[in-house]
Amino acid sequence: MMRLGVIADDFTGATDIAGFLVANGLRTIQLNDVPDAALRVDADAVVISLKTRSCDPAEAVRQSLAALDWLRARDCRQFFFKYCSTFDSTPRGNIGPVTDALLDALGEDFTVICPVLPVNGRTIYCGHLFVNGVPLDESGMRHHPVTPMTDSNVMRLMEAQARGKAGNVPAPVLDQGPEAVRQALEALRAQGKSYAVLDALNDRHLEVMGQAVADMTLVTGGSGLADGMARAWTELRGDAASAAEAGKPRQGRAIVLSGSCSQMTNAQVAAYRAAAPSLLVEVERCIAEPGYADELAEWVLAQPISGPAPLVYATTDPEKLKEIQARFGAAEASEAVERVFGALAQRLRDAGFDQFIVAGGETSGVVTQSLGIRGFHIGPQIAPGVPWVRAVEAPISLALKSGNFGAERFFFDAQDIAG
Ligand SMILES: Nc1ncnc2c1ncn2[C@@H]1O[C@H](COP(=O)(O)OP(=O)(O)OP(=O)(O)O)[C@@H](O)[C@H]1O
Ligand SMILES: O=C(O)[C@@H](O)C(=O)CO
Repeated sequence: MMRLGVIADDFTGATDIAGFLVANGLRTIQLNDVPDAALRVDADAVVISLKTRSCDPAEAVRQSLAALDWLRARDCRQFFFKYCSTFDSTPRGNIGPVTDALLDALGEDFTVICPVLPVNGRTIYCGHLFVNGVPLDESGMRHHPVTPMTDSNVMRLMEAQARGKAGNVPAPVLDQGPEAVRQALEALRAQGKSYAVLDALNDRHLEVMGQAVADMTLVTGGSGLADGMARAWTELRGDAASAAEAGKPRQGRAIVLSGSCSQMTNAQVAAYRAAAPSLLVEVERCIAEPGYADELAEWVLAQPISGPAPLVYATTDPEKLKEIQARFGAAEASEAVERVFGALAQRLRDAGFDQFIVAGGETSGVVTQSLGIRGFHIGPQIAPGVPWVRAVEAPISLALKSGNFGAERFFFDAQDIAG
């Protein structure tokens, strides 16, 4: 029996949660997209990464249910729907519709909603989501290119896109321990609520909620919740270093590809550009010139092999992003940029690059898919929520960074760990 089956709505979200499971000593495999029915896996946890964060809600539901079927066929004890710790979604979804569909498929009527990761500054207080102490709707997320977040009340966000009603389990209840949380969950359910938004301010709260939801068939949230759950499974905990061994990067040739426009990625790109060769991706050329990726690849190949890896970035600040989106359309611009990053990654792989450091969840998804990578071993963490991973079927290592994760020197840190 597998302890946990995770359905993640994007690639970096998937590696984030997988990294925390491995750090707790759980043997974890990450699979990209729903695998073949025949695939056999031997692990304590399997994370299936989808690209369903911003697609059509019906498509997100279809893929999530297919992932659930695959996991159910492996006799999973518990299921986790992983979405972003900044609740990236719109009033159409996809967190609400997918949660409702998973509940229906499992014959359940209640779950928790917990997009938290205190170590990265994502906390919930009175049901309001904060990013480093700033309400979500006042954080950089209000400028997100695809899913701008303009409210911080998680109950309201959930109710706008889901079928049922949401209630809150406040921090003082978490302070009282797992039994008090279990009782609060029961009380919300008795009131006819379908979703309990759990407050979480610190690691102790994660441990408490991890114990409180130990018997819940479906849970949903960020990797802080998974960290708390995994800490409670003392019977499974192995040695974290040996759990990470299979995913350690080998020495090779690295490239940094940055398609995230988050505040943190902007800072990381600025810090890295000061010391490394860098080239800006021009959106107009992504849209208009089919051969543009070849030109970018030529530039990369012309950079010195020694020293910091070259950086190719579309990362831009909120003001310029707005101008670009007004000029070309948000969807068209982002799709064109993603397409170019995908094509560039393929060209570089063919030219011998084997370490891809990628910023941005959607961008990571496109790069991974275009490299034809179907599964990863999870390696050591570069920053909380960002492990190195190694493809199961090819000698390629990747560091897939969520937009807002990592410290300012993240791109250097990744290369330092890779040696
Ligand atoms: N200069 C740009 N103009 C328009 N769109 C851009 C530009 N740069 C990047 N994009 C698009 O913005 C989107 C950024 O999403 P992505 O998920 O990669 O980063 P993120 O949202 O910061 O990361 P995460 O999802 O991990 O929080 C991508 O679709 C990318 O192609
Ligand atoms: O939870 C997070 O913040 C990240 O794992 C993520 O999902 C970003 O894509």
